[in-house]
Amino acid sequence: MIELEALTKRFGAKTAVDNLSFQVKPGVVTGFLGPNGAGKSTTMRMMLDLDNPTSGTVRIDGKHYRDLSEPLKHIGALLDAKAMHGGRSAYNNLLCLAESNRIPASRVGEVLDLVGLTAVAKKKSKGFSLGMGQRLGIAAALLGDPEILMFDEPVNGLDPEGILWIRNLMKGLAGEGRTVFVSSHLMSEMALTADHLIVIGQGKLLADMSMAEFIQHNSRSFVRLRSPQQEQLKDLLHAEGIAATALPDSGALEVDGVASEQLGELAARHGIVLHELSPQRASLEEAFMRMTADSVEYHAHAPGAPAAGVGSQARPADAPVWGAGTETTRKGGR
Ligand SMILES: Nc1ncnc2c1ncn2[C@@H]1O[C@H](COP(=O)(O)OP(=O)(O)OP(=O)(O)O)[C@@H](O)[C@H]1O
Repeated sequence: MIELEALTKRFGAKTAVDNLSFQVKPGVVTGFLGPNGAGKSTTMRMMLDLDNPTSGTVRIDGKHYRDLSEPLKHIGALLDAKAMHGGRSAYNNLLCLAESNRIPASRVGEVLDLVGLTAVAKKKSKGFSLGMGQRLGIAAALLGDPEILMFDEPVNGLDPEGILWIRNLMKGLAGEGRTVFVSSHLMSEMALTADHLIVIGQGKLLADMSMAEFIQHNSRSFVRLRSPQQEQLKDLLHAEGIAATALPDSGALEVDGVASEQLGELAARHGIVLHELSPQRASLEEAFMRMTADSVEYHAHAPGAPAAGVGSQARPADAPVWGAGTETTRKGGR
């Protein structure tokens, strides 16, 4: 278990992490989300005692990181995959780490096998691709067989097979009862991996809830209806006092706040044929953008679109796009 209590970090006038309190519990994958510059990396660095908090505390299994006698056996982390010594082989990088943490050398072969790097164990890690580097960083995190694992953007540079592998690895580790804390910009990936979410914006806690609750609380749900008798359907809904929005392009109607079963039965009672009756729920990405619209620090703009100021209500069309290939405009910066 990781526990944060009123954790705050200031860099000069900039408050990167602002009074954060939450717990990361065992047995589930907890996703850590926030727009660029929200304070995720700073928070993770403080969890590992790599940065000193300005105030507040972090406890790992009830203790401060620096009071853990053999930290790698409690918490393993992938923060920066390039942190390895490039002139050393994958095997030797892990062996040095094992020796300095009183971990048996036999564990090195085990973790190399686990991450699929056995065939390149003797190769210098500076020749590794981004994906191989990520795997080596994950091997280092797993070395001490810790109960808590923390991954900062673990799927960076991984191919689809690698992404599936890390997703299953994280779920498997949580399934064994470990605490798994993972940050990612890839919302679709997070939606498939995380059970619980911690969302921050401008250093502050925005949400601490299950994935299902997060999507339910932050997204619009509605029912889409299509019928060859659209005018009759519209009249019927109107007569029943049900508000419907007509979509000009598709000829579909959207209805908020009425269950699809009720709509289907109503249409059937009046002999109206339906070609579509589908409950719709926004994706994690839409829910996330809706929630963090006010706390996005770095905005992307469509060519020719007017720049939206910080704190403006971003709609999907002008909201920042998440994931690879996004051009962002940094406001401020480190
Ligand atoms: N060493 C530092 N000195 C000054 N400012 C810093 C430092 N490290 C981080 N910051 C600032 O603190 C804020 C939080 O940064 P941080 O890297 O923790 O965010 P993040 O959520 O991890 O962002 P990203 O998703 O872009 O990696 C940013 O405004 C950043 O510019």
